[in-house]
Amino acid sequence: MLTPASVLQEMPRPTAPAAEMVLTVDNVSKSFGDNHVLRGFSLVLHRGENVVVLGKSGSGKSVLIKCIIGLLPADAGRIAVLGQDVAALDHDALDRLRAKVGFLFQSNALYDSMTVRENLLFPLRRHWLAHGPAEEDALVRQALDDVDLGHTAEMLPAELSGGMRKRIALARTLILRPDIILYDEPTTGLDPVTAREISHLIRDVQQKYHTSALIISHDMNCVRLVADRVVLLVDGRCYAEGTYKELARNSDPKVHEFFA
Ligand SMILES: Nc1ncnc2c1ncn2[C@@H]1O[C@H](COP(=O)(O)OP(=O)(O)OP(=O)(O)O)[C@@H](O)[C@H]1O
Repeated sequence: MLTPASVLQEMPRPTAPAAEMVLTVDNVSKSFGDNHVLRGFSLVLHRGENVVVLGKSGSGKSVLIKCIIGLLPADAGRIAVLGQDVAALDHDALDRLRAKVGFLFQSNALYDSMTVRENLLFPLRRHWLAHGPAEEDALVRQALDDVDLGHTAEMLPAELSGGMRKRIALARTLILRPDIILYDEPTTGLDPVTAREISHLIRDVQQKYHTSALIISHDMNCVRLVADRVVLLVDGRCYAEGTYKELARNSDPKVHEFFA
């Protein structure tokens, strides 16, 4: 029997399930002597979401990322990655967690003496994630196809352009099928056209693999293209957050100066 429309209107509507939180930074502080870099900073990243952390040079963005991946201990507060409290993990547990968190370094951190293929095999073998040469081949091929560089497997990093090296570094991150990718200034040093291509690639990866990403960037074009949400790090705290459009309309001088 059909439910009358008048009854339907009175029934509570099912609410959309809240997206899973894959990263929470809760009230984190970090100082170096008298230099109080993070002062109760908080942030949440949901599954499938791209969040950009925007902050001036020296505001603590890299320190934040290092605290997230356990390279630096936070002085106070709590960081949970994929439900695990980073401060409570021993070396092995932290290593296993890092296999699920891809990190794209500003420098790309490729091994110059290794071919592209060897660079991609390195994290696979380190984390014992491939079983035999056939599976390794398939994973390398897929990762290179994901970044449109299928023909570069036997080349050396020095033979590639800056944009291609960035793509290979991303392929090396993707090969581990991370749940979260941390991007450190992904477009720095690239020309505007290549920078835009990398920004689109970050979006493509998000859509294809439903990965979550925390992205540090000064490049406002990149921020506009990749961010579902932007978090502004000022004076060690989350000063403002919202979509790019929301923040771009914000007249607060400390927000506005990023968009001027
Ligand atoms: N290991 C460390 N020991 C002492 N001070 C540090 C250390 N790492 C970072 N700092 C200090 O923390 C502050 C924030 O540095 P951080 O590298 O996080 O800035 P940033 O926002 O990433 O800057 P940029 O955009 O220029 O890369 C700086 O004053 C820096 O000198």
